[in-house]
Amino acid sequence: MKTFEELFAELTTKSIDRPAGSGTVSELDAGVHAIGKKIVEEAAEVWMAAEFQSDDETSAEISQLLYHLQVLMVAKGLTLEDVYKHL
Ligand SMILES: N=c1c2ncn([C@@H]3O[C@H](COP(=O)(O)OP(=O)(O)OP(=O)(O)O)[C@@H](O)[C@H]3O)c2ncn1[C@@H]1O[C@H](COP(=O)(O)O)[C@@H](O)[C@H]1O
Repeated sequence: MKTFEELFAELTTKSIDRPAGSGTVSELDAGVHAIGKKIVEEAAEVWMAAEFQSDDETSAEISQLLYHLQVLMVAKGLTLEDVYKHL
């Protein structure tokens, strides 16, 4: 298990080190347009899971949405502070 902050640190490191086989590196290389499409797709899956699936399945979909949001943040060079200041 990892926290939101720990995942963001991991993805930031991957964007710099670019390890082979990293899905994050592939997604970053695909660009903001492709990442945005993943976010929309995952958001829809969160919505559907919340209405029709279990709490655990909904939680899993939410985790995937958070992951893709973080990839977009890394792609845009945004920090956690950039987002947190708006919360
Ligand atoms: N938390 C996640 C995570 N959540 C979602 N995903 C990606 O999102 C996909 C899920 O999307 P879908 O539900 O649409 O499933 P899918 O359609 O089969 O996936 P695709 O065909 O779109 O790849 C997964 O296949 C992963 O590619 C994630 N990929 C990575 N992480 C974590 O990110 C870190 C870095 O991962 P790597 O860069 O792969 O090393 C690790 O800690 C991972 O656990």
